[in-house]
Amino acid sequence: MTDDLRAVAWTGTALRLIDQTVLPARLEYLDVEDVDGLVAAITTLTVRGAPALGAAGAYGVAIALLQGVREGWDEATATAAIARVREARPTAVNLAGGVDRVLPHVSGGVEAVLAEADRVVAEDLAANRAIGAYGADWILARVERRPLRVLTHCNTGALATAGWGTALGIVRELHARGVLDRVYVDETRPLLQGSRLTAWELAHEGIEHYVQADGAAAGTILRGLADVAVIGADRVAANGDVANKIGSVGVALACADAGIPFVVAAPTTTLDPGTARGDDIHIEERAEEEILTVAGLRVAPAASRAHNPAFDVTPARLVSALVTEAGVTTPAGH
Ligand SMILES: CSC[C@H]1O[C@H](OP(=O)(O)O)[C@H](O)[C@@H]1O
Repeated sequence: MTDDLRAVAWTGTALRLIDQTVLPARLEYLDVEDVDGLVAAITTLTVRGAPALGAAGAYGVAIALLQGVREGWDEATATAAIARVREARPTAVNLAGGVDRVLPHVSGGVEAVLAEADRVVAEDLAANRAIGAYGADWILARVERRPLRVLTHCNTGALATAGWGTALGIVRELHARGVLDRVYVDETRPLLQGSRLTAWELAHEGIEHYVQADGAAAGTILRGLADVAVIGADRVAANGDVANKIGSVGVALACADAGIPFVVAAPTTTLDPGTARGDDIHIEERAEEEILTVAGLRVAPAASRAHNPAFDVTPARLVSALVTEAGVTTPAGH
């Protein structure tokens, strides 16, 4: 069922998004035809995940061109609208990358932009399959235990990409090879991409999984209940530092202490040679209410404030393997 899941798809006139804010309760789609709607969908995580944001950014240029024709925009207005899409979320390099990838095709008209955006999607889908194979090969060559118990954080599956998934693509590949025992799924507060989205994908495929509190991850690892941790990325700096969902660096530290591999899976479109180090990565700070409320109900005292970074940075020295469609590198020297 999730094998042909498409978080982002062009309908011919609109960008059709799976509304990830209402999963797992409902599978609903949102058709976006204007820039305001796309920016809102990105900032509310209706569409989310670095590669899926890359696709949304690429198609977002087409949306801006079509809206500009409908509304008689001049070039400056269209340029400003495209910039709003590009800057809707700062950390995942793929969003800006998707916009920048198709901009050179604007002179060819909206059909040329759409054709390039389609290539962005096709390339990401192929990349995810390659990541799954390379990642599974690397893990199976280094972790003896069978079947494997994998820990993952946030959602890196078909919902976060053009399909199949990055870290969850490796999980799918291990499952397909018959060597996966279970997956420990960090719920990933505050927006619960793990318990809502990763669990939904795994449940649909009958992959045994256990949702856990983010705070349980270190104990699960240090108690020897997991053999490997596999996570995604939103931006990989030139020195190998990895920006990913908040909580990732804690998983990496526990893996280092426990001596199990910490594997990062990402397409090369998430590598950012223009950013030297992790400290240079803009970490998105989100609304305090996401922390201070649960299901819309305030849980903290009225006087309390919240600190809500959406990402953290794992230093390269803690990354056992970085798996892309080009192969595997071992920043930590494993
Ligand atoms: C396959 S990239 C997924 C990556 O994106 C997520 O962030 P968000 O849900 O805020 O878009 C998270 O960092 C995942 O690892």
